[in-house]
Amino acid sequence: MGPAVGVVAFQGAWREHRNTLESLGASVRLLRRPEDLEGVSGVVLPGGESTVIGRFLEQSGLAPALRASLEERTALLATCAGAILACREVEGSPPQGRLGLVPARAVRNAYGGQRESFEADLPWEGGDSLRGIFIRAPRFEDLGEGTRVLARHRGEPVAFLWNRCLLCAFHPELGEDLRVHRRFLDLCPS
Ligand SMILES: NC(=O)CC[C@H](N)C(=O)O
Repeated sequence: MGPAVGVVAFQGAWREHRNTLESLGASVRLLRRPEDLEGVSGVVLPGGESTVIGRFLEQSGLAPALRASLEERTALLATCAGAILACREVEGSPPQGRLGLVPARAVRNAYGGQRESFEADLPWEGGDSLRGIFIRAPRFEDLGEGTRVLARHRGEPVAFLWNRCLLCAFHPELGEDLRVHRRFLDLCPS
């Protein structure tokens, strides 16, 4: 049996994350209230619309609970809108409804709107490429101390690690490659 992981399930691509994690043997719990966090060793904050997910995080009380559990021990996989919510700073956005933990700045929609969505081959951790799917993706800037870049697109970081947090500008849950989710499961404390 793999680790128990929670997927924040308010809006966005949470079903795809759940399916991918279950295919890797994780036992998945959907997170909508603070008490749902009990016993999970990793959390996925999916892509979608960061302002909407952020509002739900605040209203449900999950934001402070999640922040506390991430500071303590839980691993995080945050993709696209989820990664925006995880960053300490977001260009042009007020701080409400964000976890604001990871030392980096996210610039929303930095690669263009929905119609500028694209796919790119990204060498993953210096090895074989994986296919990244970018949909209104953020750009990460000013990565702080303790961060480690896992993938770049045209020289810019599009996936990076900080402590047990893995942030990704693209959507690994929409592709076939399981390496990002595997990497996240490896970060989950047993
Ligand atoms: N695919 C996505 O998650 C897009 C994120 C969206 N641009 C936002 O700012 O919330």
